[in-house]
Amino acid sequence: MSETSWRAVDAFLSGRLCPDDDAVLMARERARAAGLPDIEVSVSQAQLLALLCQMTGAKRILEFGTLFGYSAITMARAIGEEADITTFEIDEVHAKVARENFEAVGVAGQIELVEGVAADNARALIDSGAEPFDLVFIDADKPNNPIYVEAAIELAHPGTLIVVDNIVRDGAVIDPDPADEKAVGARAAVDLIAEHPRLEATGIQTVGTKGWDGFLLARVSS
Ligand SMILES: C[S@@+](CC[C@H](N)C(=O)[O-])C[C@H]1O[C@@H](n2cnc3c(N)ncnc32)[C@H](O)[C@@H]1O
Repeated sequence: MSETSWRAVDAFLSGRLCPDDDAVLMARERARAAGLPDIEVSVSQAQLLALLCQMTGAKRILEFGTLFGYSAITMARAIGEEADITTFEIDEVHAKVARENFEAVGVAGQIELVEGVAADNARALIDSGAEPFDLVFIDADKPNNPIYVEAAIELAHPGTLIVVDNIVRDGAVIDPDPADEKAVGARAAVDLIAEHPRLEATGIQTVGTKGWDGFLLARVSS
């Protein structure tokens, strides 16, 4: 099966199952106009995040990697008024566009964007004794995935869901010594989660509009 077919099937399924949201389309257009990269989650993955929030009743969300706010907006809209989302972003242009999008879409009151180095900001949250999060979405710089997973566990309660995106990387994750540092980060996240006594997890391989990749889904058990 060719990559063209994966993309066509993904477009068909998301077109049929994930209704267009004008607010989100506007946010994406604003990001493209500002020259932001096309690296947000796919429409199907965004819908999966929305469903995970709804199925688990998650309200407090921590996100590593905001970009223009697509995944954060999608989760905020899925949860509604009670959404309490903290999202980390290092790039000041991305942060500015995301903040504008949160205002434009009407979710600024539910999302706090914390600008700066995600690892430092996560440590600050831990040190401040922040309330645990119900769902953590890890989608920032991939080499730091192990740091983010460790931080997520420290900021979790039993039942917290941790989603780590982009862990297959065109299959590079099965290379025990990958050349690409992003694949090293993906592999390290798999190893850490596999061996962690407080986590039960699975890895889902995906093909679609974003090529061949996948994500890890882990639940904090205790
Ligand atoms: C893949 S994008 C996030 C996409 C977003 N989650 C979505 O699907 O809509 C990754 C983002 O992480 C940010 N980032 C990269 N390294 C970071 C770091 N060390 N701390 C915080 N943010 C970082 C990038 O600037 C980029 O905006």
